[in-house]
Amino acid sequence: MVTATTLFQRTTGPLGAPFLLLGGSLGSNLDMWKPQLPRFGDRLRVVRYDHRGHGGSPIGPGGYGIQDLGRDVLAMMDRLGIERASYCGSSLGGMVGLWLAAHAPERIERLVVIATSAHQPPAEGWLERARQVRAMGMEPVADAVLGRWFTPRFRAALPARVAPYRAMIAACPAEGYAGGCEAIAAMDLRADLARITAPTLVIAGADDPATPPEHGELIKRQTMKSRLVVVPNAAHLANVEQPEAISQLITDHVID
Ligand SMILES: O=C(O)CC1=CCC(=O)O1
Repeated sequence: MVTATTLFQRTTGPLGAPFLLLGGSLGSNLDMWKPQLPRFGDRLRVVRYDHRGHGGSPIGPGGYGIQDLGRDVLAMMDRLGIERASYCGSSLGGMVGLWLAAHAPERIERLVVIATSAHQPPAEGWLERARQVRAMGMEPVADAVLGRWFTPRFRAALPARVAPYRAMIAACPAEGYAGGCEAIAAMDLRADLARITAPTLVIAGADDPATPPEHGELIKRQTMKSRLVVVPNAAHLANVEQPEAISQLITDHVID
């Protein structure tokens, strides 16, 4: 088994409020959740973390899968003394959330998955992307990734809002990005979905070219207590493009 990595995290919000863990997209860091923080106000104790090899988290040994990213989160919860929490993950973070809810149901109160998938073939596409960033770094792929994160309309209308996200992608350690690609290539969580008992909110961006709404529909169909919301005018990073709508959906789902 791959040894758990000590994840970099930031915890904000009042002591005693319900815990919400936030896991981000491939190539992001915990700042991708900044648009949510003022909107969560003092109602949630928010733990934003970086996946291994992303942002401030060390990469550790290679050859890890979604299950290892999930075990990193369980180790972080143990370290922070969190017995049980709600989890919200976008994209790669959503895959980790599905694994956690299926394999550690006693730790996950409620689940929100945004712009994610239980299975994302073809594996060769991800492995090729991993080879590309290992060979050339992140800069050459940054514009293509940005083109999946945001709609053309949003990029054209609000370049100053988009620029920090391009810088975020370019700053992602190439080895961490490649490790994430390999974890997605090997992932097939479809058989796990029926094990998920946590109330689950599935959110898809209507214009997401990376994980289109059909991926969310499959998750919704195969999980017991789930609901799907397709958010209009949003691509892959729907929480950034539609911060009001997404923050409201998350708080309504995780707070009674
Ligand atoms: O393809 C992308 O860049 C978007 C993406 C798919 C899964 C993920 O985590 O990011």
